[in-house]
Amino acid sequence: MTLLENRPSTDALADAPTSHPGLLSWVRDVARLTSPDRVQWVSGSTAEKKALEDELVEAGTLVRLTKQKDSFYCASDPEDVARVEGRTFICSRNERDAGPTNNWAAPDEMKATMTELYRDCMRGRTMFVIPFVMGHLDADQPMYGVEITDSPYVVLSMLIMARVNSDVLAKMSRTNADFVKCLHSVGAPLEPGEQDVVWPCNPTKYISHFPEDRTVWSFGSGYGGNALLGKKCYALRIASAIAHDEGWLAEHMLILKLTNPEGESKFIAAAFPSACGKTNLAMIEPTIPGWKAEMLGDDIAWMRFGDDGQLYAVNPEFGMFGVAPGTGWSTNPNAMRAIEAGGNIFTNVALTDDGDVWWEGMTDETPEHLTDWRGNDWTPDSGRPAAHPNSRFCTPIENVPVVAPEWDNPNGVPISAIMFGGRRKTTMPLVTETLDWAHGVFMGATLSSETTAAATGQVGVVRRDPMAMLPFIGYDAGDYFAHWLALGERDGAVLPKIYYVNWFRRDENNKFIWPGFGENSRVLKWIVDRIDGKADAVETAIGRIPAPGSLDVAGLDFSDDELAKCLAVDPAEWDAELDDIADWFARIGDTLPSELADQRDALRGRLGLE
Ligand SMILES: Nc1nc2c(ncn2[C@@H]2O[C@H](COP(=O)(O)OP(=O)(O)OP(=O)(O)O)[C@@H](O)[C@H]2O)c(=O)[nH]1
Ligand SMILES: O=C([O-])CC(=O)C(=O)O
Ligand SMILES: [Mn+2]
Repeated sequence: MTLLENRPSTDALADAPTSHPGLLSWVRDVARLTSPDRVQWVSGSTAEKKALEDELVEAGTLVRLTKQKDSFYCASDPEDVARVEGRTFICSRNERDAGPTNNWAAPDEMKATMTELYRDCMRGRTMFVIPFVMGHLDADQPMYGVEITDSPYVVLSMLIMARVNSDVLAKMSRTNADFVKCLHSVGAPLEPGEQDVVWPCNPTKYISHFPEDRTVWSFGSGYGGNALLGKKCYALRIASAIAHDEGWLAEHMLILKLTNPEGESKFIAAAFPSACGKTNLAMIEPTIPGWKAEMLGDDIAWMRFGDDGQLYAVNPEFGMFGVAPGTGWSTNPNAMRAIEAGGNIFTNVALTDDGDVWWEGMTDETPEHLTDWRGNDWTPDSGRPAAHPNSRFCTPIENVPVVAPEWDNPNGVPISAIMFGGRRKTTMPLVTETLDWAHGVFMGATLSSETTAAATGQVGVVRRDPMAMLPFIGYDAGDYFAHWLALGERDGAVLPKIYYVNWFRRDENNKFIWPGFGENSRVLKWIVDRIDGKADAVETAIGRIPAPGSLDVAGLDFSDDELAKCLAVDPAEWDAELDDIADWFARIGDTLPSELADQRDALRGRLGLE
C-alpha cells in the first residue's frame, strides 16, 4: 500500500508495479482529479484480499458468515439495488451511433459534467487500481481492462468476477497493451474525521460509456452492473462496439456443454434478458436419463469465427453474479453446491440468526426469524420479502461442480446452437426452431420479455429486448442487427442453428404451464437431436415446433392438453404481436435492415394476415 501523507498526488505512482506509460499517466491523472488519501495497486494476492475483508467487516459493510467458508453478507443502500438504465449513457461522438435505444450525451459534455463530479470525490478514501483481463490471458487477443475504484466492496467483487493477478499486469506491461479504462467512484468523499456509512453512494448516478475511446466512467452507485465495470459495461457495451468493428459478437449469453447418451458433446449459447433464467440453464441438472450438462458461462459470451468457419465462444468472466431468490436445492442444486464451496459475497439477501444467509425459494421451509435485507427483524408474517428480489450471490465459477473442462479454453468452444428466449405469459411457444440464420436474427431482434427487478423501474411490463441486449448494445440497434445479418453472409461460415424458447408461458390461472428448471433438459434434448437429424418437427407460421411425440415428456406429469398449450401458435396473439413488432421496427428507424422488415412481411403472409 502506498501512503500519500504529503501529497503531491503524482506520488500515486511511487510504488507502481508497472512501467506501462499509458496506465501510469491515466492513474496519475485520476489521482490528481479525485484526490484520494492513498493509492493501492491490486495484485490479487490472498493477503491483500484478507486485509480488505477484515477492513470491511470492521467497518460494518460486510458480515462474516459463521456457517459458510470465507463468505460475507452485505446490504446495500436501499436506493442502490439494481442497474440504472435511465442513468446509463452511450456517449458516441455522433448521436446517430448511439441509436434510438440508448441514452446519448455528447462525450465532451458528459466528460465535463462528470469531471466536476469526480473532482476530489475520493477524498478520505483509498483509490484502488485493479488490472484485469476478460477471458483468458493466453487468448490470441487478450482483452485487458483496468478499473479504478474507491470501493473496497467493488475490489472484492472484482476479485471473484474477473481474472485479477500479477501475471495480468506483467503481460499487459511487457506488451504495452491497450486496455479498457474503467473509472468508478461511489461519489461519497469523506471530510476529515467524518464517519463513513456502510454503503457509500450518491443520489446522482451516471454510467457512461465512450465507445470510441474504449472507456467507461461510472459515478454514484456501488451495485452490480453499475460498478463491477468488467461485466456489463466492458464485456457487453464496450465489447459489442469493438466486436462490431472487428467482426465478432459480444453477447448476453450463457454457454453450456451438452453430452447425449451416446457420449457426443455439443456447445450451445443462450440469450435471455436479466433475471430470465441464464444462470439456471447454465447450471442445469438434466432430468432425462443419460444426458449430461456442464457449464462454461452464465451471463456473457464472446464469439469469434475460427479457421473452420465455426463461431467459438468464450466466457470472459471468472465468477457469477447470480439472482438469489428462486435459487434452491430443488431448482438449481448446482448453484447451491457452488455456494457451499465458499468464497461468496451475498448482497441484499436476508441473514439468519445463526450467521447464514437465506432468500425466498432457497429452502422449502421458511425460517421463523431473519434479519431482512434492510436490517429489520423479519418473520413469515411480515408480509414482505426478506431478500430483495434482485439480491445476488457472487461466487467463483471454479466452485461450480459441473463446470466443463473446456470453460477455460483460451480461444473458446465451437457453438452448434444459439437460443433466444424471454419471459412471456402468452404468444411465444416453449420452443421454436427458426428457418434459417436471417429468420433467427429476426426472432432475436424482436425478442420480448416482461421486465424484472434486475433494473430499476416497473416490473412485469412486456418490452422488446433484442437478443436480450437492449440495455447492453453499445451502439445503434439497427447497425447491430445488420452486423448479425452480415455474419451470416460471411464466406465459409458454419453457422449455429437458432432457436427461440419460453419457459414462462402461463395458463388461465396465471400458473406457469411448463415445469422449467431441470425439465428444460427435455427442450435441450430436442434441440440437440434436431441438429443431429434425430427429432421431428412440424412447420408453423413462426417456425418449427416439436412434432407430436418428439418432445420427450416421459416421466413427467404433463397432459397432452398442457403440452399443446405450451406449443400453441395462436393467430390472434400473433396478430397483436406483429403490430407491436411494427412499432418496435419504427422505433429503430432508418438503420433497420430491410431484411428484417421483409422477415416481418413474410411472417404476416405465413400467418395469413393482411
Ligand atoms: N418458472 C421458471 N422460473 C425460472 C426458470 N429458470 C429460472 N427461473 C427463475 O428466474 C429468475 C432468474 O433466473 P436466473 O437464472 O438467475 O436469470 P439470469 O438470466 O441469469 O439473470 P441475470 O443474472 O440478471 O442476467 C430466478 O428467480 C429463477 O428461479 C424456469 O425454467 N422456470
Ligand atoms: O448487472 C447486474 O447488476 C446484474 C446482472 O447480471 C443483470 O442485470 O443482468
Ligand atoms: Mn445470471
